[in-house]
Order: sequence, then C-alpha cells, then structure tokens
Amino acid sequence: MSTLSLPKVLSSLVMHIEPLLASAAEYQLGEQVTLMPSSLEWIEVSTPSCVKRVRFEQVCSTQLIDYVLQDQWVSSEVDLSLIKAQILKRSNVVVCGLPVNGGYLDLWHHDGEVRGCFSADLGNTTQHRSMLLVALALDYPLEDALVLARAYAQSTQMGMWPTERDAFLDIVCANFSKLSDIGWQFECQSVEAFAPVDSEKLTLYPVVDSVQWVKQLLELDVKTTQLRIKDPNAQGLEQDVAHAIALGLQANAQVFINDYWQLAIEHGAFGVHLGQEDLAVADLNAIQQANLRLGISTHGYYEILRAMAFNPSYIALGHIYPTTTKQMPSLPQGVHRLKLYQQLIGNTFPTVAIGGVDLSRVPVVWDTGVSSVAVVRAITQSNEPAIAIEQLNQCLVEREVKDDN
Ligand SMILES: Cc1ncc(COP(=O)(O)OP(=O)(O)O)c(N)n1
Ligand SMILES: Cc1ncsc1CCOP(=O)(O)O
Repeated sequence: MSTLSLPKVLSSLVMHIEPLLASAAEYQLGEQVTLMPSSLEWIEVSTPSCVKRVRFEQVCSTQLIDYVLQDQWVSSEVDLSLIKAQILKRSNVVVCGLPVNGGYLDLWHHDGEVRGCFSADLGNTTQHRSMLLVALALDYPLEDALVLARAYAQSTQMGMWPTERDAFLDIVCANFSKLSDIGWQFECQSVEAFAPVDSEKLTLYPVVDSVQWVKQLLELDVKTTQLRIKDPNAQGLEQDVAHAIALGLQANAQVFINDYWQLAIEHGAFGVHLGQEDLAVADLNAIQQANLRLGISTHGYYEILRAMAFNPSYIALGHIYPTTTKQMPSLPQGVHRLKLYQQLIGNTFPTVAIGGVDLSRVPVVWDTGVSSVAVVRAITQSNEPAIAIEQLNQCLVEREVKDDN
C-alpha cells in the first residue's frame, strides 16, 4: 500500500490525481495508492520502498524536503549555467518548465551530473504536478516521474496514461538536435545510427560468463548470446573475448561482448552491450564506425528515451523480475510496466527483456510483445542446458495477432 498526503493548498489536484490513479490501476502499474488530506506544509509520498517529501517552489527551505520543485517562471531571462550550478550544489532542487530558446527544460540532479529533458510546449502545470506525484507514489524514480509528468502535462485526454512515443519529450543528450539552440554543451559527440541486428536470430538471448559457455551455446544452435565477464582483471580476458568473437563468426551467430568495447572493436565483434554508466565513458562513435552493433541496458522511461536517441541496435529492458545474478540498484519492473515500455518503443528498435525470466515466466513476458528474452540462470543453472534451450525456444514462437475488437 502507498499513500499520497496532500496539504490543503493543493487539494485542487485531487480531481486530476484520482483519474490518473484509476488509469494506473487499470494498467496494473504498482501498489494501490491512497490519497489523504494532510496538515503538513509539504506533500508526503509513502511507498513500500521509501518516504519522500516533495514541495513545489519555495526553493529556500530545502532542509527536510527530498525534492523541491521550482515550476513557475515569471521571466524568460534565465541563465542555464547558473541554474545547472545550483542543481549540482543542491541535489534536491528540481527545475521544471524552465523557458529556453524554442521550448522548456526540466532539469534534475543525477549522480553528480545535471540531467534534462526538453519539450516544445509546457502544457498544463496542474496536470504536470498531478502526474509527477502519482508517478512518485507508484515508486517510479524521479527521472521517470518527470518524463511522465511532462508527457501528461501536454495531454488533452484527461486521466489517460501516456503510452505512445509522440506523447513523450526529448532527452537532452549528445544526440539531441537542439543543443546549440538551448546553449548546452556535451563533452562527447553525437553519433549516427548503429548497424541493425538480424531480428530473426534475436529471440532467445543467453548471457553467459565464459567462452566455454559461448562455445556450448553455439553448438546447441543458439543464434544470439553475450559474453559477460564482470572482472576486468580476469586472467586471459582478451583471449577469451577474441575467442568468443571468432566462435560467433564461425557459427554465423550474433555474439555480443559486455563492457569491453575496445577489445570488441579490436577483434571485430558482432556487437557490444553497454549499461547506462558505460554510455558516458565509451566512445560510441568508435563503436559505430567499426560497424559493431550496440545494445543498451535501460531501467525505465528516462533511460529508454535516452537510449532511443542514440539509435542502438537493440534496447534491453530490465530487470523484469527479482534476480540473484546481479545486484540491481532499481526495483523490478514487472510485466505490466514492461508492456508499456514495449508500446513506447514499438517497432522502432528491437527490445530484449531481462532479469529473473525462467521457463514459467517466458510466456507472459513474450506476450508483452518484446523481440527477445535474455536469460542467465534459466540456462546456466539448468541440469540439462540443451533441454532448457529447447523448452525456452518453444515458447518464443511467432505470436498470434490479437484482435482487440
Ligand atoms: C541483454 C542484456 N541486458 C542487460 C544487461 C545488463 O547490462 P549492464 O547494465 O551493463 O550491467 P552488467 O551486465 O554490466 O552488470 C546485459 N548485460 N545484457
Ligand atoms: C545482467 C542482468 N542485467 C539485468 S538483470 C541481469 C541478470 C539476469 O539474470 P537472470 O536471468 O539469472 O535473472
């Protein structure tokens, strides 16, 4: 159970929040949220994972408040670099609808950097605030709540959860076309679209930690796999990467290398898989110019929109269910959210669902429309990997076209 406690001055938001909660319940996007009046000066959002205090404006009194949102601007004379410096200094300051050349920016702090998104229209502030609070109450991280809020602020369909790409805005990143208009510089260059994968070969996608596993999988006719060796000091790392790449070429299969993009380029890999943090440090242009495919991990709306801006070869969506394979900083997404992410991406890029997927869960994951399902334990911890692969493959067959009428 989650609660959203609203101070009296914000009681006019209730009529906007209620239909949004109903829409979220219909899509099964999270715990039930109870709306409560409050005598506090701030909004309190309490979810199973955290309690957050949110306040609109009043940038001065930030002590007890997790997010102070400045969302009303009387002047368009704003200095973006000063505002970014302020956000860097005070990580709980969130700036929404900042007027810039040609549109508006939403800006927030993320791990020592300022992140932002851009929209040509501001939309409706009440709708913006309502969706922001609903999304936080559903335990979406701040950046996803902000992206959803701006999409909903522009909607004319009251109470309808934003689902299509057109509803969402642009992420400020190296590939954003209006960087110079808004006066934002990035250290890295923009990058052209990455080479495509063969989507017929991208269905079952085992992720494994040794070249022996890669060999075994290719012998079992697996057509896409990933070598994921987490220790950069592992003995024989380069030989293993080179060997896995050569095996992939021999088998005419799509072998992705996790993290080690320089080695992947050097040895002519089919592709590399990078996480969000790797995106900031990897030379994406070098990867693209070497004609390697690029897969990008994402964990929610903001990261999906950012990944889409880089035109990768596929977008991984996770983690869907709890997993013991990797410590995850985010919450499991679940299949209902996965379905909406898939709808947002549509046919623009192939998608890969990952995290906690086993044979019993594959059908419901596959039903969301994703292009591929990545698994670790479902194969590596099976007593009979060949049978596990056969059973998983049997679920990943062409979907029936559903008639919604
Ligand atoms: C297909 C696929 N999806 C997601 C991941 C996770 O990648 P990343 O976020 O870089 O985390 P690590 O794998 O590096 O721990 C993946 N490897 N493959
Ligand atoms: C590498 C990775 N990235 C997100 S979840 C995950 C591990 C998935 O492993 P499993 O299929 O065993 O849950």
